[in-house]
Order: sequence, then C-alpha cells, then structure tokens
Amino acid sequence: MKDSMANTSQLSLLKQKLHTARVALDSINEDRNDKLKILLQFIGHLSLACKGQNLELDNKLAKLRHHFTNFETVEESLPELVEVEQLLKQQYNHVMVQLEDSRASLSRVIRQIQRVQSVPDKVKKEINYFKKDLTKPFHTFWDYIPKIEKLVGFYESILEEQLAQGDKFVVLPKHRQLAHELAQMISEIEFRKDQRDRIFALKEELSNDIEVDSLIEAYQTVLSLLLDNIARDKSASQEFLFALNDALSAVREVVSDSYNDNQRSFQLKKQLNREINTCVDNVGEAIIDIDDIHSLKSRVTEQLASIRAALGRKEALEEREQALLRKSMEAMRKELSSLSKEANTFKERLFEQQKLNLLDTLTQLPNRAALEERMELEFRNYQRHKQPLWVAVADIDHFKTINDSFGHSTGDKTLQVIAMALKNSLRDTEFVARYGGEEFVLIIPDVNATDIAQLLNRVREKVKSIPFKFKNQRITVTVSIGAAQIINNELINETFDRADAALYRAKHESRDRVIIDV
Ligand SMILES: Nc1nc2c(ncn2[C@@H]2O[C@H](COP(=O)(O)OP(=O)(O)OP(=O)(O)O)[C@@H](O)[C@H]2O)c(=O)[nH]1
Repeated sequence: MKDSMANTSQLSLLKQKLHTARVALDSINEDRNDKLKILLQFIGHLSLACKGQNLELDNKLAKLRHHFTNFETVEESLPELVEVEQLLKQQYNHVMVQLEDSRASLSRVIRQIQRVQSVPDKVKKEINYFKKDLTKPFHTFWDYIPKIEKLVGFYESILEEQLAQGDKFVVLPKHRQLAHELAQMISEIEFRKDQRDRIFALKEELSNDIEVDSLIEAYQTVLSLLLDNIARDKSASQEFLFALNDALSAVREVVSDSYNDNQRSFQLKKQLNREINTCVDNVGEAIIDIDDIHSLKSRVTEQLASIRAALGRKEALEEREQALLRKSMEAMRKELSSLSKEANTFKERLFEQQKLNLLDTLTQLPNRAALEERMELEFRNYQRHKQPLWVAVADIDHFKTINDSFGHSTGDKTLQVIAMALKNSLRDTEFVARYGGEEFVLIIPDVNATDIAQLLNRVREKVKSIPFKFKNQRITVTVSIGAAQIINNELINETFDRADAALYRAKHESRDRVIIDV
C-alpha cells in the first residue's frame, strides 16, 4: 500500500517535471523562432540592400531566406551562410575599388572645370575646397552622391555665367581684321566737321581690343553717318534743281509775256501802217482837184499832220516795245545770273568733293584712288615717250610698336609727319600717295637707273632724321623701300608688284634700307 502511494507521488512528481521541461522547451523554441524571425528579417533587408550589385550574392541570399522561412531546414543553411559572408566581403572590396575609381574620375572632372576661364570667383573658391575634400577617401556610395550633386551645381553656375554673358561672341582674328579695315576705310573718307570727333573716337575704339558687339555698332555708326551725308548731298542737289526749275519757269514767263506784247504791237503797227498808207493815199486824192496853191498848201499840211501823228504813235509804240523788251531782257538776265551763281556754287562743291575724294584725310596726301589715276596717266606717258618710270613702295618699320607703346593718336601724328617728309623730299613732277595703313607709294618719272638708289636713299634718310620725341623719349623712325622700273611690255601694276616684292626683301634684310628690283 505504502509502495503504491510512493509510486503515485513519484509519478506525479515526474509529470510535474515533465510539464516544467515541456514549458521550458516551448519557451526555448519560441525564443529560437523569434531570433530566427529577426535573422530572416535581417536577411530580407540585406537582400534588398545588396540587390542588383552581384547576381551570385542575390541568389545566395534568396536561398538563405527560403531556408530561414522553414525553421526545420535552418541547419542546412549554415554552409550557405559562410558563402554569403565571403561574397559580402568580396562585394565590399569591389565597392571600395569602385569608390576609389569614382573619386579619381571626380578629381579629373574638377581639374577640367578649373580650366574654364569664365568661372565666377566665388565658384572658383568652392571648387578649390571641393578639390581638397576629394583627397579624403569615400567609404560608401552615400559619400559619392552629394559630391556628384555638388559637381552638377558647379556646371550649372558655369552655364548660368555663360548664358548671362548673353550673345557675347568670341573675338576672332577675322573680327580684328574687319576692325582694322573699317578704321582704314574711315580714314579715307571725308566726314563733316561736326562728325569728326565721333569718327576719331571710333577709330580709337577700333584700334584697341574691340568686342564683336562694338564692331557691329561701329559699322552701324559709320553707315548712318554716310547715309546722313548722302541725304544732305541729295537735298543740296534737290535745292539746286528747284532753283533751276524756278529760274526756267521765270524765263518762260518772260518769254511768253514778251511774245504776247510782240503780237499786240504787231497788230497795232499793222493798223498804224494802214493808217499811214491811207493818209499818203489821201494826200494824192485830196490835192487832185485843188488849183489854188494856198488851199493846196493847207490841205497838204493837214494830211502831213495826220501822217506825222500816225508816225508819232508808231514811234511811241516802238519805244514802248523796246522798253518792254529791255525789261524782259533785264528780268531774264537777273534770273540767269542767279541761276549761274547757284550752278557755280554747286560746281565748286562737286569739285571740292572730287578733290576730297582723292585726298587721304589723315595725311592730306593723295589717296589710293588718286594713285590709280596717276599711275594710269604716267603709264600712258611712258607708252608714248618711253622715258624711265619708277614705282617705289615705302613702309614704316615696326610701326605697330609706336601704336602699342605710345597710343594710336601718336601713331597718327607720326604718319602725318612722315607723309610731309616724303612729299617734301620729292620734286613737283614726282608723286607720293598714301597707299593705306603705314604704306606709301612713290611714282618717279625721268630718273635713270644709276640715280634712283641715291634718290630713294635720300628719302629714307630724310625720314630717319626726323627728331621724333614721344613721352620724352627720343625715337628714330625708319622706312624700308622697294622700287622697280617699268620695262617693255609690262603693265604698271606688274611694276608695282615687283616694287612690293623688293620691299618685302628690304623688310627681311633687317629693314631701314632701299632695295631696287633688277
Ligand atoms: N595710328 C595708326 N596706325 C595705323 C593706321 N593704319 C594702320 N595702322 C597700324 O599700323 C600697324 C602696322 O603693323 P604691321 O603691319 O604689323 O607692321 P609694322 O609694325 O610696321 O612692322 P613691319 O612693317 O614688319 O616693319 C598696325 O598696328 C596698324 O594698326 C593709322 O591710320 N593710324
């Protein structure tokens, strides 16, 4: 009995222990499952974070997720966990290499940006800081993204700056050439006095570094000044034509008045002639039947009185006619003389204009158009008489240095002084023109080959001896000269080309010399 009671109590104790153990096991299982759930969640996040970076890693993580959802197969996943760990390590190394590459390429890009000229100063500073910042390594891609954003920001501000500069064009050599040509062109055109200051300022602007916009404006200004001049010339010609028209109408009126007067006088004269004839006829008839001398005398006196009266009227008529004619002649003479005055002024203006068109405004020497006329004339003379004829081209040496060192207006004055020196060193039969820029052309007839070098060297020495003083500095300006004599069957332009080639040689043989083409 006692045994059975002891067995019963032992059994209940065992049951109790079993229960406690089951509860403990359940709690352990629950805890394990919780941990596995957390691990599964972690693997889920990891898969998402790594997705797309490495296909093998993606697959391994998917497999792991599968094992972990089925708690019974967790044990089988242990070797896979090791593989995933290795793959993750590899991936980390791979990412670090990539980040280093990206850092290097960002540094390259930033060096390129630093070369852009138009970067605003503020942005330049930021770029420098950014460049320094790039020397530190990147740890994650997250470090990389803000850098890229910053870089895009730099590009944006550079772009903005360039857009803000609007349509500013880059000044190319062809623009400088255009500016130079325009400056030369306006030196050759005669502008009105009130336009000259503007033209002078324009020339200054054109000879400095000019923006494309200002060059276009300069062309516009020159065109509008020229159009203005043409409009003025046109209105002057119109005024002259109106005056001519008025004068012609006045003359026509005078002529038609005097024609009408003439017609009237003609009729009156015809009538008077008839009257006189009748009077003369009457005299004959009136005295036929008169015997008595006394009566005859009185009748004749009577008839003669009426003839005299008719003749008197005729004379008065003729006098009036003369007076009218004189008056109309006088009116016509006045009209014609005012017209001829007008025509003379117009002619003088045309003549002045023609003269100005042939003069270089800066140096007052004949210009290129005048040179061409003169060359033609000298060529015709040469063809007729076959006397020697020389063409020489003189060019100031290093003239650009004068402009660059002392300014364009000093350059202009130098040109004027040298032009005068050239003109004064030649005889009246010789000719010098400003060909353009700092180049002059001399036409020298009737000098033989033995004397030409001496003549031209005298000209060269004359220029060299001018005591120029700029900014208190004594400057010697020299010229190089090339010359050629016209030969049989040659056009004068070909002689010019040979002289120009000789000048080129003189320039290359250290300048300040005369070279004659032989
Ligand atoms: N002041 C001024 N300068 C002019 C005028 N016309 C041309 N020039 C300048 O003359 C200079 C000519 O320069 P280059 O053709 O290089 O010749 P350079 O300096 O004389 O040199 P070399 O001829 O080789 O000895 C340029 O700077 C022109 O701008 C002008 O009317 N006035």
